[in-house]
Amino acid sequence: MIRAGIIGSTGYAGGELVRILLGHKDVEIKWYGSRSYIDKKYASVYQNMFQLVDDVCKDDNMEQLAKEVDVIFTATPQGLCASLVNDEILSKVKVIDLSADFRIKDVKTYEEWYKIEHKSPQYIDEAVYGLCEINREKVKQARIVANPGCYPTCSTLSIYPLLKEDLIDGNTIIIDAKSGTSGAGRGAKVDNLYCEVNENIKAYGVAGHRHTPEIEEQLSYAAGYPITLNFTPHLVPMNRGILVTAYASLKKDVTYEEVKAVYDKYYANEQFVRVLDKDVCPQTKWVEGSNYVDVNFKIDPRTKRIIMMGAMDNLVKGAAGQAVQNMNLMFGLPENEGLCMPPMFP
Ligand SMILES: NC(=O)C1=CN([C@@H]2O[C@H](COP(=O)(O)OP(=O)(O)OC[C@H]3O[C@@H](n4cnc5c(N)ncnc54)[C@H](OP(=O)(O)O)[C@@H]3O)[C@@H](O)[C@H]2O)C=CC1
Ligand SMILES: CC(=O)N[C@@H](CCC(=O)OP(=O)(O)O)C(=O)O
Repeated sequence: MIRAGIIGSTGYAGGELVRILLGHKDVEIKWYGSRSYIDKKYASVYQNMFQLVDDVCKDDNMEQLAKEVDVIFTATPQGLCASLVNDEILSKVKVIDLSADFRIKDVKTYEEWYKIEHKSPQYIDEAVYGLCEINREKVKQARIVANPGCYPTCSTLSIYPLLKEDLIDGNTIIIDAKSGTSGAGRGAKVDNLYCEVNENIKAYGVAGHRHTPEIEEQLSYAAGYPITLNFTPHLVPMNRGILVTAYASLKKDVTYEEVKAVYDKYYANEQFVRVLDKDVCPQTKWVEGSNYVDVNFKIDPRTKRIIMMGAMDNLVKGAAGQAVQNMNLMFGLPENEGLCMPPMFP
């Protein structure tokens, strides 16, 4: 059995990790980390775990945790993982960080966008960006995985094949994205109150959201040249789900069949990326509670632009599910272990 510890198990991403790992036949959760609920029963924080989890919450003592487990997940605010890891810990355990601390390779860019000092830049180069479909072989060898952000996962997977095949101009990309409120975490914030979110939709972080440099970096690797793009997220009144609608100029005339063949080249063998049938637009409801990303596209012959679409559950493929997919790869398990739950509907 793989012994797992979760720092930040009481947040939304950590809670989803608990739910998924409880159904994973090769994993035993040994450490339910928290800051506010130390010594309180985990099931009193999340009553959906009543009679399923008997453990009490523990602190974020990563050094102690590293002696007791094989893998540590950090589902904590930006900066915490970087402030806790050290050589001794990394010599004993594998670390999967759900925050952004090790996602961006240029530390100055990280500090500029996150407005915090990076406490362990010496591990940034070593950390593998855990977008499994793209970096699978590197993830298998990794000691530390930077689990991708939710918007970057959906955006990158929706656009990636077209940049790899040089069909679009990367510097014309515009990404419009929408997220359910669980993306903002469980912490109390006025912006996330029922009356602020219900019956409402709003853009936020316009021309300045911290996921912009992460998406640009990943898409630049795919294109082979530096990409600058527009990314606008919106908060929508639903619990889970991310919908991406991205636009870019085509570099040449292409048919539906040619573009479909490009998506199939990259995703036909990927269990968790589903390229939908012609004219079917991805919907968040069709992926909810699952590790799937649904993608599709439409060519607009009038504007010579292509519209790329993606939908996924921000807490599963956008966070906890992808973290478990990474763990499976790091420990030589089948990549889909614990992740085969079909989406819930309605
Ligand atoms: N929500 C989402 O859809 C996604 C989230 N992520 C990332 O996952 C991480 C967690 O996000 P999310 O679950 O939404 O956030 P939440 O606010 O819901 O949870 C934060 C968690 O971190 C814990 N925590 C906060 N400060 C400390 C500290 N100083 N020491 C130890 N634990 C601490 C909290 O503990 P307690 O409550 O007990 O105080 C809680 O368990 C973030 O980095 C986020 O960016 C990534 C992708 C998607
Ligand atoms: C709706 C909402 O507020 N979403 C969060 C992003 C989700 C997240 O947790 O960020 P990471 O993926 O970088 O970890 C936000 O926009 O800040």
